[in-house]
Amino acid sequence: MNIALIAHDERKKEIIQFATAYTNILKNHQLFATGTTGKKISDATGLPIHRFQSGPLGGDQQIGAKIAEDEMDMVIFFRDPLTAQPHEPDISALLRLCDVHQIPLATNLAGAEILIRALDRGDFEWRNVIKDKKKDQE
Ligand SMILES: O=C(CO)COP(=O)(O)O
Repeated sequence: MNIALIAHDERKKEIIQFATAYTNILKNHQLFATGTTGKKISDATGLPIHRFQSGPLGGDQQIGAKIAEDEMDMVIFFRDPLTAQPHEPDISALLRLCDVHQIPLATNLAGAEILIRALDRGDFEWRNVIKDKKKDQE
């Protein structure tokens, strides 16, 4: 599965702890991230991560584009709900696209743990069914 990992600055420590704790699951998937988040996670865990631009420079929009193309299967986005972000419209757009395209989304650690365990159990295999169906229609 293609998984996007994103965290605002106040939540970066938390996403590194999350990625470290679940490295054994994450290593079986293709990982994507906004610039700084991706660098910090790969430095801490050694996981290979495709890095987009930093969030304020367009990284959220790049991940949004992947969702619009149905190329992202899960989004884990540790948002900072207490600090205004200069790129708030990009963040809202990304969350909106998850809803438009029915992409599993967690915006905090508690939700992320549920999603990652469900992923490991195979609960998201329906994503492959949808993708296969789309391929057949092309
Ligand atoms: O701002 C972000 C998400 O909105 C995250 O960007 P960075 O990972 O580059 O800090």
